Formats: sequence, structure tokens, C-alpha cells
Amino acid sequence: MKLVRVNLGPRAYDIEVASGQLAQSASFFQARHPGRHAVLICDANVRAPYGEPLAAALSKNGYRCNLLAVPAGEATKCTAQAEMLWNSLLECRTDRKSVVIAVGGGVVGDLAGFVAATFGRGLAFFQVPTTLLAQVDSSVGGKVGINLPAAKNMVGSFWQPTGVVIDLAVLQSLPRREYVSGLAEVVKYGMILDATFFEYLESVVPQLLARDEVVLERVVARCCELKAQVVEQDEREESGLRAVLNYGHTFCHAIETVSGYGRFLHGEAVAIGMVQASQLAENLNRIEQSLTMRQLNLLQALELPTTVAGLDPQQLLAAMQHDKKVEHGKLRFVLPTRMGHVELVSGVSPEVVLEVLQS
Ligand SMILES: O=C(O)C(=O)C[C@@H](O)[C@H](O)[C@H](O)COP(=O)(O)O
Repeated sequence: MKLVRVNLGPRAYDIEVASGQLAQSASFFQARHPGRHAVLICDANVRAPYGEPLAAALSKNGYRCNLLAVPAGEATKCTAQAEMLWNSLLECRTDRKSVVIAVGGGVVGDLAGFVAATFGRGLAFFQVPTTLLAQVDSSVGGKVGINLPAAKNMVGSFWQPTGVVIDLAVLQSLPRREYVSGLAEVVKYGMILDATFFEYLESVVPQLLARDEVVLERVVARCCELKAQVVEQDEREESGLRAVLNYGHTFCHAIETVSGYGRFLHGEAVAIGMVQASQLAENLNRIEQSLTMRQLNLLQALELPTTVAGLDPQQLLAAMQHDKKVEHGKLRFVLPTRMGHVELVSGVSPEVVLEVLQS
């Protein structure tokens, strides 16, 4: 078991990384939040395997417990579902001592976290991420929100969880496509922050694809540590440091938006977005071709998609205008400089971006 602390003063919290502890996590919640009413929010896919057993365990531990399920998939991160959940919380007699527990992938974590952040002006919430992507990225750091049809994650808040329970055992039954998609965010951490970690990933590709739990514990805990270090220094993405976590996401969010939030899993779009971002850096003579190739080779070895066809480059460029890093109408990109290091770059001309989108 590994414990990662996110040191944010009064909003500090623990991330527990272990295997098989999900059903016993009532004590983790009890130790960190005094309330005895829990609202579990999950998606239809995890309701039976994880939502119901966890609700039963909480009830046994003296909680009044409600279980709410939303449809699976990115399209669920929308205003209609948020409104449905606000109304359900009201019907469940949720008060300010109640706690929301998000059980599921990034969609559920972002949506449930947003609902917790806004209902009654803010409820405590825990993250119980059940996908690799949510375990290494979206459950940590407090970015919660929903999409607008034309802009990903456009309505939201910074609302830190009270704790995060990561059960590695759940990864064994994750559909292969979903699991592999999470590996894109793992590669991201090596590219942006830790060259040694990237080398390690290159050396454990077969173990990663086989979901070896020893390797996964090290990988998931390292990603959480790296993210915690960034979030501790720039919780609300004010100094620009936190923007490094957005590597590949300007392209990624445009791809997800233009393709209607259904064709690609988030991690798949991240993989393609990172390839496009490093291509942009290469075209701007900021990095050697060998760095782009190294990233491409690892992503492909991990069976991730690295190209996209059938999306209009002009539409993608237009969608990028809604990126949250845009300042005074100008795009800003997180671009690699060397392995384990990236920079936030302004003043990239739309023509150069278009070249990458057309290639
Ligand atoms: O936590 C962050 O900060 C990130 O940027 C991590 C991203 O991987 C994540 O997808 C995030 O939600 C994107 O943030 P956004 O501000 O571009 O919507």
C-alpha cells in the first residue's frame, strides 16, 4: 500500500493506493469526514460491481446511503445530468454534512465533483476512481466540471476531494480499450516531469499491457506524486506551472469536441494530442525529431492511437479558441523542450498549428 499526500494546507488530503481495499473503505471515509449520510454517484457500468457493494458496506457501517447512477460516457458530463443530480440530492435530503462519493472514471469524478462543489454551495466529496485514467489523473487535483457542446470542461470549479481511494484490483476487469486509454496520461507524466520515469515506462511495456499489479502500484503512485507536486505549487493554475499537466490537451480537447464527445476516449485523444504537440514543437525547431519519435514509439508500443483522420482542420483550429489557456484571443501551447520538461509557449501562429493539423 502507498499513501500519497497532497499538501494543500486546510485542503490537504490523502490518496491511498492499494489493491482490494474498496469494499473496506468505509473506515477511510469515516476517519476523514464526520458526516453519516453518503450519496454515491456512479455510472451504469460500475453500479453493480462497485457502487452497490460499497453502498452496502457503508450502510453496515452506520451511514444513511443513497446510490445514484448516470449513463456511462463523455456525453454525460453535461448540464442536464448535473441538474438531474442536484434534484436527486434534494430528494435524498442531502444537507451540508452529507458527503458525495464519486465511484467511476473521469466522467463520473468530474461530474460528481462539480455537483458536490455547487450543491448547497459546496459539499465534501471523495473520489473512488475505477479507471486507470481517473486513478492517475482526473481524481487528483480538484479540477471538476462539465462540458458545453462546443467546449470541453468549460463550466467547472477547483474543488478538492477530501480523499482518494485507489483500488488497483479494479483495473483487472477494465475493458482493454479503456485501460489502454489511461496509459496515455501515464506517458504524459514522463514527458512533462520525469525523464527517469519515462525510461522506466519504456522498460515495462509488456508488464503494463499485462496489468502487472506490482508495476501498476509503482506507476499509479508515481503519477499521483508528480501531479500532487504540481498541484501543491499552483492549485488554481494561476502561475502557469499547473498548465504543464495540460500537455497535449489543446489538440485533445479540440478532437473530442469536434468529434462530438463519442468517437474517442479521453486518453486516446490525449495520445494523439501529445503527438501533435511534439510535432508542433519540432516544426518550431524547439526539439529534436528523436524526442518526437521516442514518444511516438512508446505510445504505439502501448497500443494507443497516434493519428486522427476525418476531422476538419479548420474546425479543430476554431475549437482550440475555447482552450482555457487562450489569453487575449491567442493560443498558448504546452510544448516539450527535452525529455521530462515542457514549457508554456505563447505566440504560435495559427498557420503553423494548421500545418500540424493537416499533416
Ligand atoms: O489537472 C490538470 O490541471 C490537468 O490539466 C490534467 C488534464 O489531464 C485533465 O484532462 C484536465 O481536466 C484538463 O483541464 P482543462 O483545464 O484543460 O479543462
